[in-house]
Amino acid sequence: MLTIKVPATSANLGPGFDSIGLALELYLTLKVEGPQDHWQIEHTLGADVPADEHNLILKTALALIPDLTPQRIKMTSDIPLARGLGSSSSAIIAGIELANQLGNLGLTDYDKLQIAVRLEGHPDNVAPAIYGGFVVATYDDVAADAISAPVEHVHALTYIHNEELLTSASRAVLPKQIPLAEAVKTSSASNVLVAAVLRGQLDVAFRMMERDHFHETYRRDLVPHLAKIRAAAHECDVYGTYLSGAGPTVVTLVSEAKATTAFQQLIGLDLPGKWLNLGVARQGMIVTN
Ligand SMILES: Nc1ncnc2c1ncn2[C@@H]1O[C@H](COP(=O)(O)OP(=O)(O)OP(=O)(O)O)[C@@H](O)[C@H]1O
Ligand SMILES: N[C@@H](CCO)C(=O)O
Repeated sequence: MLTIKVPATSANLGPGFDSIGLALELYLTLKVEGPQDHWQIEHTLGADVPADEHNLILKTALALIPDLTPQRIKMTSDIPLARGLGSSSSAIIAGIELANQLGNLGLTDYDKLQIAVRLEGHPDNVAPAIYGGFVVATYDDVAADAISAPVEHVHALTYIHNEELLTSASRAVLPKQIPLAEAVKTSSASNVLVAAVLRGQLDVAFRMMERDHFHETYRRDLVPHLAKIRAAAHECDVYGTYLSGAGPTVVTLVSEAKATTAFQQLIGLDLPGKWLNLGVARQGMIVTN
């Protein structure tokens, strides 16, 4: 049975806005049970997510190959919707792979990235969902490019807020322009973040995560818990805290060795959401037949 497994993704890492993303060990899984006379996708994501060809996964696949034979599919997903953990990206990637497998398209990861980024608009969720690990990507509205690097022995202490925050609403509060000085501070911090990850200097890398001026400042009223978690995390022995994608999820990165202690300290915060202690997914999408 064709099985497609796609990791959750946490985008931005602060100054890496719309460019950097991390694949996490939280998954959407599709099991293709076989052909039938109509499309059907069984899931437990609620009535707002269609169970027929209007489902984003199937819409994505049918946009690539309109005459695919309808299938009975079972989807399970631990990736919460509208929480900044790449749920829609995981669905898009799963849909591209469904068409790739059923239609024998022979798509490369680069091909899948080009298709996905046009649907998502920015590469920092779809790229790590494809490649896994720590991914740095760019998209100039023509082509996308991405480089993946392993990030070992790092955990993501993930606070999933109890209320949704749509990416569209979170992007609506961002300015069209920012002062050059702010842009240089942020882009240079992102440069050091990437270079430090590649050199294994994770303390330097993730200190840069808290130097964003592209988006977190403007979003702070939408995610008041970000400042609270960041302040508490500064009292723990962690790398740093950032707004996961467009939020409302907040991620604190910590070394594997210190993850349990830091997690126990952070879950004591008086917040209404839930906490997960997640590993970084070394691999992106996994397909088994
Ligand atoms: N696992 C899924 N299966 C099918 N459709 C999905 C899934 N996740 C998201 N979608 C579709 O995508 C739409 C947008 O989802 P969501 O709000 O999660 O995306 P987002 O805000 O862009 O990103 P994020 O999930 O990272 O916050 C949903 O309304 C739903 O129709
Ligand atoms: N970089 C995007 C991520 C969306 O998941 C944003 O912050 O709006």
